[in-house]
Amino acid sequence: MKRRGFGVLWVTLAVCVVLLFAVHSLTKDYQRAEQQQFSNSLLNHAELVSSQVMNAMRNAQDESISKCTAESLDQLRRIANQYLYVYDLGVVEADQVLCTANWGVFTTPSMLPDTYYGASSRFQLYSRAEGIFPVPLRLDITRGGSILAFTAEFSFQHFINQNRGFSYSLGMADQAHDFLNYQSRRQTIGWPERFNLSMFQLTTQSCSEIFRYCVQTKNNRAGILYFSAYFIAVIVVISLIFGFLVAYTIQSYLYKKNSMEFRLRRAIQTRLIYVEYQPILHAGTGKIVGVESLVRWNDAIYGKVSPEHFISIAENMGLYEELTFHVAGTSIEEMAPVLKRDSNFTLSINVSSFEVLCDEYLLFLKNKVKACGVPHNQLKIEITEKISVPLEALSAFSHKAKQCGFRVSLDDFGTGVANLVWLTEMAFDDIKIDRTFTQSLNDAFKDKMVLSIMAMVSDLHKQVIFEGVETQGELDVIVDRFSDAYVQGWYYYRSLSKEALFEVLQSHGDTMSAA
Ligand SMILES: Nc1nc2c(ncn2[C@@H]2O[C@@H]3COP(=O)(O)O[C@H]4[C@@H](O)[C@H](n5cnc6c(=O)[nH]c(N)nc65)O[C@@H]4COP(=O)(O)O[C@H]3[C@H]2O)c(=O)[nH]1
Repeated sequence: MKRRGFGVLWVTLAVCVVLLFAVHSLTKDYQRAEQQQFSNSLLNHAELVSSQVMNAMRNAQDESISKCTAESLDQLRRIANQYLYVYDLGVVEADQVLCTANWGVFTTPSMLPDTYYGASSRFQLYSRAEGIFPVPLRLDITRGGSILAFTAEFSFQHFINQNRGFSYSLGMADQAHDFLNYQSRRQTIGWPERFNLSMFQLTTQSCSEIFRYCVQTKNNRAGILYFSAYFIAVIVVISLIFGFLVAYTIQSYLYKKNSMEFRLRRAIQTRLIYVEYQPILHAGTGKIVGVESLVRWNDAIYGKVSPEHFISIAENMGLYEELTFHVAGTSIEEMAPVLKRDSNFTLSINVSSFEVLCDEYLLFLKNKVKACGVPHNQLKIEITEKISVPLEALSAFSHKAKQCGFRVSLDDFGTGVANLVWLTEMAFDDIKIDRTFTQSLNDAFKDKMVLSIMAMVSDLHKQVIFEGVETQGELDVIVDRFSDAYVQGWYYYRSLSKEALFEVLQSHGDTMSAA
């Protein structure tokens, strides 16, 4: 039980981890797609803004504007007006901004910042320059020769307004400067980065093919960390519950699979049930005169299971019908060569209440012996005295069996309750004395019982078989007193496989050279 609980725990944890990992991976995939999509749209937008700035500047350069005349300012206004993301156009000379389309000529020209970046070989970029205009504006400025273009302040505002769950930046490809840097408020936990836990980090980068800048997105709460602590706890609990259910189902399946019932069903359906044969001998001569077929099941887990045990399981599970037809059919098929060779040789098969009450059983035996070319009278049906079927039905069955030409044995004689009535009501050919009597032939009381049974039986001119002979002493008593009787028991043979039986028969020189 302890091991089972341990197994459930491990499977639960394993399934839980797999589920959490699946949720993590799916969320991360979703986030990656989202970041990539965002990154592409920001880059496209940046290229649009840059194109407008470049075009505005080219237009101004085409007009050869280099002075702050009223006509030049008019031209600049017209050009700037065409481009949404161009706030203003101006004229620069010796790094001094002389005038712009929006603000006219500056009485006190302001200086461009010292630092700029090379957007291309012909353009320089000043990032978030301030103090150019008489109002507090910080704008990106692109310079091409004597023309300046001011990028509109709102150009990227709608991206910033989106409040994404990840941080991003729009910066120079050589990472010298970021023009736009957004830090998400959700990126507050730093330990995935500190401990370099790449599974919780997600970065993307898209670079422009036209301009020298890239968009980078960065997420330190990738995957499952994206969710709130409360939601993560819910996911963990659900995963644990699901894991437990899976573990419990697997455990139940394995338990069921390993149960004797389940394994017996499979053994019957896959014909893992087989038959062995125990020789029956003439006590006086030691000649093998027949065999009793005994069903066998050797299971990988349960080992050799007693037929009495698994037969009752098969009966309870409704599998007995399949079992008994298989055993009887196999026994007749396997013993057919011996039976055909020696007309005095008999094959005994055991029946229980099912066969007695089953209308098709005798018909099945008839067809089988016929198909195998075996004479009917070489097949013996052993009816145990322990059977719980009304005497009328038993009697009818025994008579019907005899009418079919089969022989009938009264098995385990002496162990039941109705021996004397049996002897009068049943049609039978021989009696098998149960091994409890055989093994107590030296017991004065049981000895007397056997003697009276023998007296009765010899008057009825029936044969007697002593079951369960285990010792020389038991055999000696039988041979001494009942030399015409037959014996069966471990003193001679236990049940044998078909092959082992054929070898024994061959060594006895009885039959079977062909088998
Ligand atoms: N102690 C001892 N035992 C000996 C000796 N010689 C034989 N036996 C055992 O006694 C039983 C004889 O079969 P049974 O009385 O018909 O009793 C059989 C029979 O009632 C039933 N059985 C076996 N095979 C079948 C079958 O195919 N169909 C049906 N319906 N019942 C079967 O299971 C019972 C037990 O079968 P097994 O365990 O094979 O046990 C067999 C056999 O192995 C001996 O010297 N000493």
